Amino acid sequence: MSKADDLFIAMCKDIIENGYDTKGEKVRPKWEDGTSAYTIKRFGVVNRYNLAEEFPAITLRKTYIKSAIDELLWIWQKKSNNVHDLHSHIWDAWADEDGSIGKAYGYQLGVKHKYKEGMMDQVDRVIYDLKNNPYSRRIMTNIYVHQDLSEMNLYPCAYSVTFNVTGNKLNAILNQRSQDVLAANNWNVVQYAALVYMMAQVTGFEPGELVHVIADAHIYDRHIPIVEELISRPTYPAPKVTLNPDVKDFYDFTVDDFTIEDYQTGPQIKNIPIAV
Ligand SMILES: Nc1nc(=O)c2c([nH]1)NC[C@@H]1CN(c3ccc(C(=O)N[C@@H](CCC(=O)O)C(=O)O)cc3)CN21
Ligand SMILES: O=c1ccn([C@H]2C[C@H](O)[C@@H](COP(=O)(O)O)O2)c(=O)[nH]1
Repeated sequence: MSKADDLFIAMCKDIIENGYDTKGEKVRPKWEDGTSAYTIKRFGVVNRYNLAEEFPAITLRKTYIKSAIDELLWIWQKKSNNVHDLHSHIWDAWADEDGSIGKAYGYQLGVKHKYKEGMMDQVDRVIYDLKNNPYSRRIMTNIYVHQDLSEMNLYPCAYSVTFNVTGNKLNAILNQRSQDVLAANNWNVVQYAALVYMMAQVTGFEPGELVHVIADAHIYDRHIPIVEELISRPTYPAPKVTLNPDVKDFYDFTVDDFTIEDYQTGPQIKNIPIAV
């Protein structure tokens, strides 16, 4: 069975059994019908995925790995903040009439900053350091930019990645301030696992560990019965996910360079309600 399933099931059980119920509190998100979207939450969840061992996709239900990678490339490679550059519709509810989500995610990764070596954006800085200073402890991105928050339609949730090399392995910590566990936990895990795979390949390392640090890990009230059923299902071995070895430049990757094999899963849960 997939280790990612074990971690997902343990996290959900911990939230449901030991979490805090926000019912009645002043909460921001709403359901489509206008009612408040309450959660059961757990503060400070840390999950470690060994990418050398398996690609961390859950098998309880299918994670749309290619759509998740498409969104990751939208942010990290296209550095776009416009939903028209995305192939899924998951961000439509937060876009304005022109399709922009404001100065969030891809916008921030595209901003150039002044370094001793010249002007670079945060993604190019990571690639530069992994190639030139791989043992540096200063290789990180951060898109939680306070001066621009007023121009973001949703504040970044997965906001910082720290890359760290151990021997020939590239590791990463994903810092996330808020996580909708049913809709996006495995979605985000698969995205940043794919990012480590890509960064490792173009900078000459092997994928190591992904550590996912979540401040507020929550299950929305309308998701609780769905999660209870989901985590009672059988699990299967993790899928095999491989990258086209010919790609040597981060900016040349497309979703077609990822091959997913043997991804056996439980049935899909259709129309998961998303709190906006
Ligand atoms: N409440 C909430 N949860 C989120 O996960 C979330 C937000 N808001 N706001 C911004 C983005 C958008 N994200 C989303 C939104 C929808 C899905 C979703 O509907 N996922 C479906 C499959 C989508 C597809 O067809 O590709 C799923 O079954 O998981 C996933 C992530 C993640 N983020
Ligand atoms: O990549 C993402 C983006 C968003 N989310 C979730 C986490 C929360 O449920 C909402 C954002 O609401 P806030 O009130 O701004 O925390 O979106 C996610 O899990 N992953």
